[in-house]
Amino acid sequence: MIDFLQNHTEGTWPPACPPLDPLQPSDVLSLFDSRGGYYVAVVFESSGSYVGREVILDLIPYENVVVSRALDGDTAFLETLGISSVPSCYLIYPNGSRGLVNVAKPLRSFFSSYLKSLPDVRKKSHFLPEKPNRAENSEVVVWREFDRAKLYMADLESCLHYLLRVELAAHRSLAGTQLKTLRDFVTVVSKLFPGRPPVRKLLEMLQEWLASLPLDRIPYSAVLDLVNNEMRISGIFLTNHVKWVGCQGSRPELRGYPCSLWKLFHTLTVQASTHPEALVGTGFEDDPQAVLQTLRRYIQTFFGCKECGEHFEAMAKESMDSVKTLDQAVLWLWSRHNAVNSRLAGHLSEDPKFPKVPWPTPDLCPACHEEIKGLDSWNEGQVLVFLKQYYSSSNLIDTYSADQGDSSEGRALGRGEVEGQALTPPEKFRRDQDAKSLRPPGMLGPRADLPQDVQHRLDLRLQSPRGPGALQEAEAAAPFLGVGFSSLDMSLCVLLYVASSLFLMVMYFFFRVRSKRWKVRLHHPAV
Ligand SMILES: Cc1cc2nc3c(=O)[nH]c(=O)nc-3n(C[C@H](O)[C@H](O)[C@H](O)COP(=O)(O)OP(=O)(O)OC[C@H]3O[C@@H](n4cnc5c(N)ncnc54)[C@H](O)[C@@H]3O)c2cc1C
Repeated sequence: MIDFLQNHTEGTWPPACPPLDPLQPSDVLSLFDSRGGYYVAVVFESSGSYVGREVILDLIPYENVVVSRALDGDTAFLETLGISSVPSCYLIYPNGSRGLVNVAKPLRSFFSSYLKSLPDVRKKSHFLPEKPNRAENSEVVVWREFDRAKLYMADLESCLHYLLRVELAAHRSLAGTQLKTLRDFVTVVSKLFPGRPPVRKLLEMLQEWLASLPLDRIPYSAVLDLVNNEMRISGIFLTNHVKWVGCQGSRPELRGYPCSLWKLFHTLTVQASTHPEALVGTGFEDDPQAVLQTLRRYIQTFFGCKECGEHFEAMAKESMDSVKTLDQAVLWLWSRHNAVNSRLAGHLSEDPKFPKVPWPTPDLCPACHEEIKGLDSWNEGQVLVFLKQYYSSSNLIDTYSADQGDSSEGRALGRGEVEGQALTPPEKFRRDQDAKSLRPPGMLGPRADLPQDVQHRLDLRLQSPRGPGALQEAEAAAPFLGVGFSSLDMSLCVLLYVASSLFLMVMYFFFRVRSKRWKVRLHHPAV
C-alpha cells in the first residue's frame, strides 16, 4: 500500500496523508528550534525500511503528535543525536527537550504504541467538548504518583466500597434473581479477593449471612448495616471513601470506578485460575465459566451504566460459552476488555493521560507482542503469564491504602449525589471521585461481639412483621447514644415498651378485680 501510495498518486496525494518522504538532516535540525506545542517524532531508518512510514500512518488518527522519517545516510549526524542503530525513534517534546525513545524492541508496533501513549496524545474526535475554562473548573485533583506495572489495593478496596455502598444503594430491596446474583457475586469475591484481613473478614461475614438467609427479599439497608459494621466487631473494616491510584483520572469525571471494576474482575479470574481450591464447597468449583458468568450477571443486574451492561452482555452471548478452562476465562476477559478499549478509543470517556490502546502495551510486556508479516499480534501464552503475574496478590501493593480504622480520610459527597441511579454515560462515572458512603461506618471500637450476634440482629430485623417495608425507616438510621441503633430499632423498642405496659396494666386490673371478689366472699362466708 505504501509503495502504491508513493508510486501512483503523483499530483493526487490524499490531502489527509502526511508526507512520507524522508527529511534531510537540515530539516531535522530546524525541527529542534520550532515549538509547535506538540510532539515531533523522527524515525531514523535504512532506505529499504518501511517502519518509519508505517509509524507515520499509524499515528494519523492521533493529535498532538507529528511523525516524520529520516534515513541513516549521514553517520556523523546520527552520532551527534546519539543514534547507534536503526530503526530508532527520536522525540522532540512540546517543551523543546528531546531524546531517543527507549523501547524494548525496535519494531513498528513498539514505536507506535509508545507514541500513542504519550501524555496528551489522543485520538482525534469530532465530538470533543471545548476544554473547560480553568477558572470555572475549580476542582483540584491531587495527583498520586504510581507505578503502572503494579496493582493498588487502594483501587480494589475503593471499588468494593463504591460497589457495596453506592452502586447497590440504587436498589431499595433485593429479591429473587437480584438477591441470588448478589449472593453469588459476594461468594466469588469473598473466596477469591486477595485483600487485607479486615476486608476479607467483612466479605466472609457478608457471604455467610447472605448464604444463611431464609428470606427471598431483604432491604438493602440490612446489607449496608453489615458492611458498615454497625455492631463494631473488631477486625472488620472497609474504607468508607474512594481513593483512586492506578485508576485516578486527569479530571474528576474520568476513570475511577469502572476502571477499578475491570481490575477487580481480572483479579478474580486470575485468582480462580491460580487458586481453584478457593472455590471448593461453593458449587462453583467444577465450572470454568462460573466466575465469568457471575460477573456477567452482576453487570447485567447492578452495573450503574446500563448501556455498558448491554454491550458486555452482547459480547458474553457471542463467545462466553467457548470458555472451557480457567485459563481461557482469564484470556476471555482480557480479550473482551481490549475489544471494549478499541471501541472506546477517542470516545468522550477516554482520559487523554490514559489513552485506550491494546493492553498490555509493549513497555509493560515486550514478550506479549510479536510481529507477523509486519502486523502486531499477540503471543497469548505470554499474555496469560503476564496477566497471572500482574493480577496476582504479590503484585498488589498497599501504598495509599486506607489506614484501617481511620474513617476520616476523603471528601464527602452529598447523599443525593451518591444515591441517584438515572445516569447516562459518561455522566454516570462523574460521581466516582471521593464518593462517601450513605452512612459512614463508626470507628471500630474495642467491643468484640460475636458475628452470630450480628446475624441474629439482622435476621430479627428482616423477620419483623413490616419486613422490607421497614426499609425507609432503616435508611433514616442514626446513631443513638453512641451505639449504632437505627430508627427501626428504636420503634421496635417503643412498640415493645407500650405492649409490656399494656400487659402490666391489664394484669394489674385483673388481680385487683379478683382480690375485690375474694374480699366480698370473705365478708359473706354464708353466700
Ligand atoms: C464490564 C464493563 C463494560 C464497560 N462498557 C463500557 C461501554 O460500553 N461504554 C463505555 O463508555 N464505557 C464502558 N465501560 C467503562 C470503560 O471500559 C472504562 O472502564 C472507562 O472508560 C475507564 O477507562 P480507563 O482508561 O480507566 O481504562 P479501563 O479500560 O477501565 O482499564 C482499567 C485498567 O485495566 C488494565 N487493563 C486495560 N486493558 C486491559 C485488558 N485488556 N486486560 C486486563 N487489564 C487491562 C489497565 O491497567 C487499565 O488501566 C465498561 C466498564 C466495565 C467494567
